[in-house]
Amino acid sequence: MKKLIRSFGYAFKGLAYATTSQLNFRIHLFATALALLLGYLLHIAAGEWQWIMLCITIVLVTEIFNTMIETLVDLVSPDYNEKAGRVKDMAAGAVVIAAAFALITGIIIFLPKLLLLFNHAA
Ligand SMILES: Nc1ncnc2c1ncn2[C@@H]1O[C@H](COP(=O)(O)OP(=O)(O)OP(=O)(O)O)[C@@H](O)[C@H]1O
Repeated sequence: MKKLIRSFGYAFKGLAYATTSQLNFRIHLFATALALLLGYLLHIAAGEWQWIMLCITIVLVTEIFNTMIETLVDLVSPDYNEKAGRVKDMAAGAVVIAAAFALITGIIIFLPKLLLLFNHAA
């Protein structure tokens, strides 16, 4: 049991490092809070919550993998190396794909509800 608690401690230490060291991770956390707030205020359906939770998970996990890869590349290749640069570029590309998926999903779910709300208010 003690070992399990210690493992969670290390995991939270990793998450805290990602949050404090990476501006992009903090931006994704802000987007997460915004999506959760919008979902709550617009009363989205259970199926829509599942898509939002999937987007949040994919984006945050991809960003953490990107940070991991950057850290590892800096460790094994502190000097300029074309392959090291390519690895970092691909890791960043993965984040862009995840973020685009999340943005499109957010537009599909939230935009019609927001338009309806504004039309009613007008
Ligand atoms: N060792 C290296 N060799 C060659 N190119 C590199 C190397 N390190 C970084 N680069 C290039 O510079 C880009 C930015 O690298 P960097 O490590 O600064 O990433 P970053 O996304 O700016 O990181 P951070 O989020 O920590 O600011 C990489 O995507 C890569 O193209």
